Amino acid sequence: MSDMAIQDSYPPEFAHCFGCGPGNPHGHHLKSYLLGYETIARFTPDLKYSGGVPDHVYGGMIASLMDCHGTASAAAFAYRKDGRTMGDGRRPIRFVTASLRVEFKKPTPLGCELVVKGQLLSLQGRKAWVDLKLAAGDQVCATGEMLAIRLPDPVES
Ligand SMILES: CCCCCCCCCCCC(=O)SCCNC(=O)CCNC(=O)[C@H](O)C(C)(C)COP(=O)(O)OP(=O)(O)OC[C@H]1O[C@@H](n2cnc3c(N)ncnc32)[C@H](O)[C@@H]1OP(=O)(O)O
Repeated sequence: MSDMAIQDSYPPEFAHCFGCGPGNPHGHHLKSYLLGYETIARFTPDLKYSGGVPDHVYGGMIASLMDCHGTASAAAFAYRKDGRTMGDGRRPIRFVTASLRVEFKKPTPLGCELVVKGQLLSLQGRKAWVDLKLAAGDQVCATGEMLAIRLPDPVES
């Protein structure tokens, strides 16, 4: 596993994301890592992120974790495809979420560590499809599929 979180390679101007930006003092600071051919992030939601049932995680939090982990995963997979290293000093590869489908399979318990994993389904041009799974222990509680779009490099003036 790379020691560097994917989000730690984001330059300061792209580090404001509430879910994962290292530069947002109020955010969740989700950190995703490339581990072989998949990505992984670990996160324990604060007890205030309760869903309708006190012991269950709010669905928006689950989608938020997938949102940030999915775009970070897309970037990591694109770096690998391009033969680049994250934080290599060149223009960063940036993806944003175009669509995210989440399926809530089981209630997600609050108060324990959640593990989010991502796998690349397809990378075609600017489009990356990422498969996502969120688990508590051995139980997969939610699955997701993201279409992430690579932002074009800014045009030099
Ligand atoms: C390292 C630093 C990181 C730093 C970055 C860190 C970011 C952390 C992000 C965390 C996650 C977020 O919250 S992201 C925030 C939430 N997401 C957003 O705000 C995105 C809002 N949407 C947009 O800005 C735009 O729609 C884009 C960028 C997604 C696409 O616009 P565009 O650049 O003009 O490109 P466009 O031609 O429309 O689309 C390109 C291709 O994708 C397809 N496409 C576009 N949207 C969709 C869609 N919803 N469903 C299906 N297909 C779609 C098009 O048909 C086209 O296919 P083809 O014709 O080529 O075949």
